[in-house]
Amino acid sequence: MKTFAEFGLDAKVLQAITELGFEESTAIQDKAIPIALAGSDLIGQAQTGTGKTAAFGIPLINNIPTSEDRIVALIMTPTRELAIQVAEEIGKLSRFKGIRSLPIYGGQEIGRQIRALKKRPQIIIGTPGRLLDHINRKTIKLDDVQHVVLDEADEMLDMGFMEDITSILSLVPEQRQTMLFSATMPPNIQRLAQQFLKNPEHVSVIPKQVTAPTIAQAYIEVHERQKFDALSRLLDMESPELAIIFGRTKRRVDELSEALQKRGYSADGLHGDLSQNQRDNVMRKFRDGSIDVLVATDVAARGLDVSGVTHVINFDLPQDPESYVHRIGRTGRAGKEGTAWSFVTPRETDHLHFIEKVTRQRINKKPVPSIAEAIEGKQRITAERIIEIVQTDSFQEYKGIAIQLLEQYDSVNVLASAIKLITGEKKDVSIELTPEDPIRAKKRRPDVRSSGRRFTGSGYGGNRGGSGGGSGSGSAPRGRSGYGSGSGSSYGGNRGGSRDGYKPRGESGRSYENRGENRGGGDRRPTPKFSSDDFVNQ
Ligand SMILES: Nc1ncnc2c1ncn2[C@@H]1O[C@H](COP(=O)(O)OP(=O)(O)OP(=O)(O)O)[C@@H](O)[C@H]1O
Ligand SMILES: [Mg+2]
Repeated sequence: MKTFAEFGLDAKVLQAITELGFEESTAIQDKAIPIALAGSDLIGQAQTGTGKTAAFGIPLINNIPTSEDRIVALIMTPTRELAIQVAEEIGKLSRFKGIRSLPIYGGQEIGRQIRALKKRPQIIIGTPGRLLDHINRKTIKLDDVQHVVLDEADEMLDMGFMEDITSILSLVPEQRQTMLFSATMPPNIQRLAQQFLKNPEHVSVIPKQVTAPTIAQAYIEVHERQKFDALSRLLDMESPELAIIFGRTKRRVDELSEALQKRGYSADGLHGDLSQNQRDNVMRKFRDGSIDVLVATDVAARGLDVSGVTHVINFDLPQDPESYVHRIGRTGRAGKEGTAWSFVTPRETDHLHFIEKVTRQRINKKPVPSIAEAIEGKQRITAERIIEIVQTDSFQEYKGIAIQLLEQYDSVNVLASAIKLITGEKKDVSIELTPEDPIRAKKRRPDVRSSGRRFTGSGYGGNRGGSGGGSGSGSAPRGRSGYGSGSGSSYGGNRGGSRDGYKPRGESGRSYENRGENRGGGDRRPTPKFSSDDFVNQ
């Protein structure tokens, strides 16, 4: 690892990095920054939460002259939340240098964006659909763009953005730098890279394991109907600082967040059917801690970086191992520890093993938390909160009443009653969720298509050489052992292949349905159980 001073960056960029508290570069930054600074094209791959945003953001900001008043850099992201987040990080990094950047995404009032564009940002961060909209209205011109970044490129293609991206890139001058970040390198990404990148350098951090080593993973076997009670107990037992709970469908997310609220948790839901205003509100509340549980579809699986997320819970298993990796990657970021739990119905154990195989990571089974563990967890948190107040000495005005009480009652009884009061009793409302079908295990078919959906050696998988015992015997989910050394990491099946051809509906109806929850499984379900309303939008 290097210090950022060693890259020879502009002093103002360096100052911003210091301000952000980054001391050393991460592995991907180490490799990518010098190449990007030199202006070369690059393809980047690294684990979740390892600072890929800054890996392309720092060189961009460094290389753009302050005097520039045209759009010289374009960053594309698959989701709106990600566009906003990347814009924030770019904003922080360019604070002292004074580079102007602007997020452009669907769902936000276009007039507002047009007004903001008049301030002449040099960097635009956008989702492909809305970008194209502006290009067609001639409110965004790409004639002067010299740098393009495709973040989460594989996800953008999976969402059906191939055509939009191709149209956009064909309007950018050939003489430019293009950087592509992608978790996987399926053939459609390779084609995209071939078409739009010039002699790209492959920059990848080959991990020992696909998932970040700082994420402890466990699963609980539970029947569909018991999931909600298991979730309540798990939340009580673990008392996460911030948690993201993933559900399979929009309906699931709605029901689940409502049910959690009924039980007294501070939770809210995020999915593509909400208005952009609602989506922004939920994210804002989650980021500032006014809610501590975010229930989401896979729309939140990629790229989102919220500090303080200690837990990810897969209330429903994801269809793809890849999605599993990204979902749990919302915790354990930037070297912090995190815990990931997954609920697995008995019929889904094969699917779980498939996820283990692909991620080469043993996921330990844990029992459903008991009521006693749940209560104990809640009490522990109350005790911690009390001790915090004791230590900060911020209780003076309560001392009088405390003395009075202790004159009349036994001290242990008084304190126990106070703890009971603070801990509060969760409202024991009974909750009935609409059941979801179990995920079916994918058969790993060694056919041509599966080879495309491979966690490539340069990113996931590859030559990890099976370090680690893979015994998975530890009972705590802290186990870090690599999972076996197993066979190749190609993973199967039927995902992907047909998606490039998927064409998003035009303009107003631009709702990238079908994404997420059921992706890849579509053709295995002759009679889909979900209506299209259940699927995630962009
Ligand atoms: N050198 C660094 N030192 C400390 N923290 C860093 C450093 N670089 C980035 N970070 C922080 O790490 C967190 C994760 O970064 P980022 O979101 O860029 O990860 P990512 O690799 O893009 O992950 P994902 O694959 O999930 O999109 C951010 O909060 C970021 O500010
Ligand atoms: Mg990212």
